[in-house]
Amino acid sequence: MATNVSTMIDSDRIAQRVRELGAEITRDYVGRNLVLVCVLKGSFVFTSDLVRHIDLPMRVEFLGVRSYGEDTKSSGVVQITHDLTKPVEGDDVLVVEDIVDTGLTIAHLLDLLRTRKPASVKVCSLLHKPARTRIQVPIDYLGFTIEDKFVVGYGLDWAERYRNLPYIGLVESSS
Ligand SMILES: O=P(O)(O)OC[C@H]1O[C@H](OP(=O)(O)OP(=O)(O)O)[C@H](O)[C@@H]1O
Ligand SMILES: Nc1nc2[nH]cnc2c(=O)[nH]1
Repeated sequence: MATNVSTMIDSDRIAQRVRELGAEITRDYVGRNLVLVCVLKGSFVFTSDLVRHIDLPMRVEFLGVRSYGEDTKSSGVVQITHDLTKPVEGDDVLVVEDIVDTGLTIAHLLDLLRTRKPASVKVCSLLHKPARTRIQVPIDYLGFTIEDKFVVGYGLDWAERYRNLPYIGLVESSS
C-alpha cells in the first residue's frame, strides 16, 4: 500500500496566520507575566514559529502529553510524559496546542494547570476540528477550523511520521 500526502493548508497560509496570532498575543499580554506552555510533541513546530512573532518578555515551558499513541483515535487517557520545569503560580499561562479535536487533552491540561494557581490560563491552538468535540473548551487564539479529517504535518504525526512536513496535509492511501 502506497501513501501520499495532499496539502490542506499550505506553508504560506500558516506563516501568515501565525504572524497574526503573534501580533494579537503581543497586544493582549503587554505588562503581564506570559508563560507559553508548549504541549509536546505536536506543538513544537507551531510554538517555535509563534514565539518569534511575540514581541514581549516571556518564558516558554514544555508539557509532554500523549493520548493518541499510534492510533488516529484518542485513547481518552491523557498521559503526562514531561512536566513543567518551574512553577507558574501567579503567571499568565497560554497553552499552545497544534490541534483541539475531541477536546479531551486540552480539558485535562487546563484542569492540571489550574491546580498550579496561575493568574490566568488561556488556550492557543493552530487547528480546531469542531465536528469531533466531546468536551467544549474555549479556544482564545485559533489558527484554522478544519473538517473531520485526520491531518498531519507542521508537528502533527501519524504513528510518529510526517511531523517534519512544512504544511498541514491529509494522508491518502492507495492499494
Ligand atoms: O482534542 P484531542 O482529541 O484530545 O486531541 C488533541 C491532542 O492530540 C494530539 O496529541 P497526541 O496524543 O497525538 O500526541 P503528540 O502531540 O505527541 O503527537 C495533539 O497534539 C493534541 O495534544
Ligand atoms: N496527527 C494528528 N493528531 C491528532 N490528534 C487529534 N486529532 C489529530 C489529527 O487530526 N491529526
